[in-house]
Amino acid sequence: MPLIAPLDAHRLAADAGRTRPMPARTAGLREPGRLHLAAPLHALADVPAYRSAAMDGYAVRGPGPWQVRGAARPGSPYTGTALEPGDAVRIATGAVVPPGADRVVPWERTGTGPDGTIFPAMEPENRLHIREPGETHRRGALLASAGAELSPALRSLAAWTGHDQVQVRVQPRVAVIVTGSELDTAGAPAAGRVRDALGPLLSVLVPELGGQVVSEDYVPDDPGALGEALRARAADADVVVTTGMASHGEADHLRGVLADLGGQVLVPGVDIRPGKPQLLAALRGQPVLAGSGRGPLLVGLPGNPGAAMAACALLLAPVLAGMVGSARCRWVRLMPEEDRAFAGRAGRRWQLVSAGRNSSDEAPDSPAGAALADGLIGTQLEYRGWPLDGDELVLIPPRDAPGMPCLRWIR
Ligand SMILES: Nc1nc2c(c(=O)[nH]1)N[C@H]1C(S)=C(S)[C@@H](COP(=O)(O)OP(=O)(O)OC[C@H]3O[C@@H](n4cnc5c(N)ncnc54)[C@H](O)[C@@H]3O)O[C@H]1N2
Ligand code: MOO
Repeated sequence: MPLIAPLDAHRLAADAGRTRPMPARTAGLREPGRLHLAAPLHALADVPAYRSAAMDGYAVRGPGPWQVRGAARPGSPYTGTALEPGDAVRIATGAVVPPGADRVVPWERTGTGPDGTIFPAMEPENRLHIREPGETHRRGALLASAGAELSPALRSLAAWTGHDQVQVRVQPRVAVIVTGSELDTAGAPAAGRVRDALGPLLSVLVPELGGQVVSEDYVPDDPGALGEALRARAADADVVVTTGMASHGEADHLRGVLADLGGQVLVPGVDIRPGKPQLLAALRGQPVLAGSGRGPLLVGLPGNPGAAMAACALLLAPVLAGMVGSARCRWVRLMPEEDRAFAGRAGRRWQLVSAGRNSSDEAPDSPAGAALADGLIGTQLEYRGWPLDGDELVLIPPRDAPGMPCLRWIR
């Protein structure tokens, strides 16, 4: 089995996803889930939409003193005639600035005479404390590019600038097939049995990566059962994720079944520990939703949960990101201090390790953890050799790849 370098595998997976773009649909701003823009998003309206006060105080004309002519509050503007020199209107932050006013004076910079006259109590400021229309966001301005995640902040910005709905990509439909005759799906495993760790992982990770789980099947270690499940689910999914049977043992039927179905292997295995037997293939068949005329993709996760997590990061995540047009899923350099700490763990092959954030004050019990504990990235890091919690995944290059930095996964 030829092994592909981890970053090449990631690139091949992202390319496979990008060539199967999901169609667009309309989404409301409150719709939960990890959604991605199908088109660039522009401001529909100026923010603010009108000349508005930036401070509580008085809208005035001229240098003062001023006579108060009325009041203006957000939603109830001053209705009198335009201010003349010496006029003031009591105004609240966000209210429409009355016509004729040349600035807003914060109340704490004014004094009030016995007859109610307002006068400046300090030197005038340079600032007018007036927000001009479109000063914060100009109508038509680009807010986010296609592929951007519809994050909480972007939803807020979209609403602020006048949107009720936006165009997003349909979330790729993901069919999960968990294989293994030894698996139990509840309780502590009996002798000779193994508790399924991957159904729960995928049910939460897939939506977090921008996909939607449309089915979850449990099949025994039997090529017929696997073939049947694959054929059935491939007809109704954009991505099929299998777990287990990915290696080359007697009970590992995935590759054989794939060949029988005419699947085209894109990534046969990855040079990484854990996760070597992970696999990416293109299935034949009718595209379901992906709007490219291509069939669904198959991501084969190894059965070992640590190896499965590695394959989620290196294959599944970039596939889903590519399908929704997101450029976010990638590997980025660590801080130099962090890089040194992790590089100290380099071995003969690429490794993926987990650096979960540890909220307790307990001292970490590994050298790398100790090196990182000293507030280097703000929180104490806990280092484990096996990437199971996956809060932070760090890719460590082999010792004989000088100059290649350690990389952190951004999902
Ligand atoms: N002769 C070789 N044997 C193995 C190789 C190899 O190169 N040559 N590679 C090893 C590596 S690396 C891995 S990783 C595993 C991957 O194996 P499979 O994907 O074929 O997975 P299984 O054999 O089905 O299971 C492996 C292991 O994981 C347990 N498992 C399976 N599914 C689950 C699940 N859903 N939840 C929890 N645990 C699961 C299963 O019981 C086995 O213990 O192959 C090595 N072998
Ligand atoms: O490397 Mo496996 O991928 O031994 O868990």
